[in-house]
Amino acid sequence: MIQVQGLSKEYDGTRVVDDLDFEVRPGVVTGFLGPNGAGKSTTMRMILGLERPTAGRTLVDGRPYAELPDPLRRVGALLDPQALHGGRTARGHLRWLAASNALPKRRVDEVLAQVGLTDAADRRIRGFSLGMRQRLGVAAALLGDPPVLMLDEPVNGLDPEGIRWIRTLLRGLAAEGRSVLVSSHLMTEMALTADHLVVIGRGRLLADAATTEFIDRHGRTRIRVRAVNPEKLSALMRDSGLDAEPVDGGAWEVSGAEPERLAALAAAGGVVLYEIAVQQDSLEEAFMRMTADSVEYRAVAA
Ligand SMILES: Nc1ncnc2c1ncn2[C@@H]1O[C@H](COP(=O)(O)OP(=O)(O)OP(=O)(O)O)[C@@H](O)[C@H]1O
Repeated sequence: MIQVQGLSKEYDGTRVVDDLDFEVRPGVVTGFLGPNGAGKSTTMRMILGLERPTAGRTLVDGRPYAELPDPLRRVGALLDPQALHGGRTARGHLRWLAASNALPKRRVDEVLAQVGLTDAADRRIRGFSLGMRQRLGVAAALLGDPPVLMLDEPVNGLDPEGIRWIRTLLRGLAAEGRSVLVSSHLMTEMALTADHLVVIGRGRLLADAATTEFIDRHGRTRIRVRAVNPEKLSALMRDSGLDAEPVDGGAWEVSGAEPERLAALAAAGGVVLYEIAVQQDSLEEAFMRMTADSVEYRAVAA
């Protein structure tokens, strides 16, 4: 379990993390979302004791990171995959980590296999692609078999097979009862991976909710409907005060009505429907709507 309590961070008087409170619970994957510059990496660095908070604190299994007896056995982290010693081999890097943290040497080959790097184990890291570095970073995070995992943008640089692999791995680790915090900008991926979301914007907590609840609350639900006679359907909906918008192929999108009401209305008016479907916004759409006011860097149309 990770606990973030009243956490704030200022750089030169600018507050980049602002009074954050949240928990990362065991048994679920918690997605950490926010626009660029929202303060996700800074928060993760504070959890790992790499930055000192201006106020508040972070706890891993009830203790500040600096007080954990065997940190690599308590929390595994992937922060910056580029921050690796290029002259070492993958196996050499992991052996050095294992030795300096008193972890059993056999773990090195176990995690290399787990991340699919066995064949590249004796190659120098400087020749690794970004995706291979990500895999090596994940291997390092898993080395101490920790109950808590924290990964900053782990799918960055991975191909579709790699992305799917990370998803399966993280969900499996959570199913084993571990606490998993993962940040990503890939919303479709987060919707598939994370059970729970912590969303921040400009350093402040915007949402802390189950993924499905977040989409329900911040996304829109519309009904897509098509009729044999679209004009007649349109007139019926207009007379009933329904908010309907024409879309492609003679279909209409209706907000603020249940499918039952719409179907009953059409039946009563003698209109035959051949398509009626409830459409829910994706996580990406829900996220864009909710963070619209918190986006710091945005392209502006010329
Ligand atoms: N060492 C530092 N000194 C000064 N400002 C910093 C420092 N580290 C981060 N910041 C600033 O803090 C803010 C939050 O940055 P952070 O990297 O935590 O955001 P993020 O949510 O991880 O963003 P991204 O999604 O782009 O990775 C940014 O405005 C950044 O410029």
